[in-house]
Amino acid sequence: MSTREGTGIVLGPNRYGKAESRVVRIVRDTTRHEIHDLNVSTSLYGDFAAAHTDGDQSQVLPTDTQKNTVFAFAKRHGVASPEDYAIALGTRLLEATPAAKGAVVQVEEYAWDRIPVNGFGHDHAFVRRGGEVRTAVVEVTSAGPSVTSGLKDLVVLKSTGSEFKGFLRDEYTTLPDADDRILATALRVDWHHRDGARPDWSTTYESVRALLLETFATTYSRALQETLYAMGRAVLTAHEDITRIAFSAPNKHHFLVDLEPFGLDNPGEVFIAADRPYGLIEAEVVREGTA
Ligand SMILES: O=c1[nH]c(=O)c2[nH]c(=O)[nH]c2[nH]1
Repeated sequence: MSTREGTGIVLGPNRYGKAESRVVRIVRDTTRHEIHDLNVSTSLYGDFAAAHTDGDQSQVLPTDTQKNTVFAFAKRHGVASPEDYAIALGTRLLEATPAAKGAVVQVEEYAWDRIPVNGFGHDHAFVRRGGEVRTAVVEVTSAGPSVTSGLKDLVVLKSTGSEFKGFLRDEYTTLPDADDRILATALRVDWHHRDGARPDWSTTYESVRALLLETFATTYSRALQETLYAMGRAVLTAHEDITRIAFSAPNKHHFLVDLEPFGLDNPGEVFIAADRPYGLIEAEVVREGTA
């Protein structure tokens, strides 16, 4: 332990690293993509006293470098299992940092299922396992109940089949055209039933959910706006008793990581999943002439 002479105050246990790098690795060797969605935190411990007591960074591998290694190893090593990936990453960080006695790598993996279309899992459209919430809001007056059903936190992603280009540009626009991007959102959807309708609510819920997912999976997307409109049309077409449907959809941006400085190419394989800010796309699809 280092001590400041005469004060009796010393540096205690310490470690440092980069927390919560959100790595999305798409395996796209064939048209049937795989997705690995990780939250990775790294931490080094050892003799880093000088950084605290003397402001000496000579033994400090920057947390920024740790983050770069997280993404580079998602490409170089792959992330077939969190354990193998974490062992490879931890070993590398330890080797790269002479003062480190150990490297701790924590990995959380979020599970995705393929969206079912005609009984088969889609090649490149996925839904996050668990987490979604079914909702209902009912207003009762003397005229009877008015029912709005819905869901929130239905997280979906397609790893291809999405573009965004041809948009308005001004002097503050830096976004490049995207011909092939990840499209991901956490859907909040509310659909309103015609007054007096008494469908089997749960059957309708399952049907609407399936239509939303199928349409998301099978519709080529030129913008999240177009995808929402397509999903709304599919639901209103199939369900006469639904008069309108409202969407609130955060555009969960996935940015391609530049791995060139590390001698690695990245043809749509390694992404950083940003949590904020996010685009928020909201739209209703309504049946003409109904409340
Ligand atoms: O689907 C999209 N819609 C937008 O309005 C938009 N704006 C943006 O920057 N990216 C996107 N993506």
